[in-house]
Amino acid sequence: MKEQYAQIIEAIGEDLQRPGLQDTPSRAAKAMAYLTKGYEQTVESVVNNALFPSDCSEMVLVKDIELYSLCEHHLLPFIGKAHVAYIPNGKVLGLSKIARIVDMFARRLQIQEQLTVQVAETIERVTGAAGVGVIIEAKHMCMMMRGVEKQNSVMKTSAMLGSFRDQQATRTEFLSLIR
Ligand SMILES: Nc1nc2c(ncn2[C@@H]2O[C@H](COP(=O)(O)OP(=O)(O)OP(=O)(O)O)[C@@H](O)[C@H]2O)c(=O)[nH]1
Ligand SMILES: [Zn+2]
Repeated sequence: MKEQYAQIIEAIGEDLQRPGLQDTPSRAAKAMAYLTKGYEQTVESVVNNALFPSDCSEMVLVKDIELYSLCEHHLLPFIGKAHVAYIPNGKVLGLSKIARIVDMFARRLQIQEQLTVQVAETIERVTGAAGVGVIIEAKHMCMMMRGVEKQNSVMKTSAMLGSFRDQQATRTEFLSLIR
């Protein structure tokens, strides 16, 4: 990627030899590799078997998980937070793993809708939960810095699986807890 970033900088019309830019291609390549490191992770490596037997059948919620992703259309950041809840069904997931699952999918080229569904389906698959709810709210730099240039719009997406889809009371509890 270093070579390609050098080409981009030249295409912009900049002087690659000026001191401030000399190391930029390798820095930018390193940064991009970091921002997309989710491609090198798998659900299994991230969860690391941190699943614990439990007879808890009440809602578990982790809210305000900050996320940084890149939109797949412009490669510009979208930044926001995820709220993730599930109803355990025999086992609970290590708390940090919920945030790690969000990060793994966020650190890829994404659209917000797909990110939301991927997190929900993964929590459901890994835990066998009776229900999962995920809400993501984010601001997209491609809508702020360029294009339509709207500074205050926030995109909210949700994915509701199992009892979160079927039971109004569960969904209402989730929504009131994140408010
Ligand atoms: N649904 C969805 N759209 C997104 C997301 N991130 C960026 N986009 C949109 O992707 C669309 C791409 O539209 P195009 O018309 O192909 O590209 P563009 O000419 O750069 O569009 P503008 O942003 O309207 O200038 C834009 O409407 C973006 O706002 C996302 O996470 N979800
Ligand atoms: Zn975009």
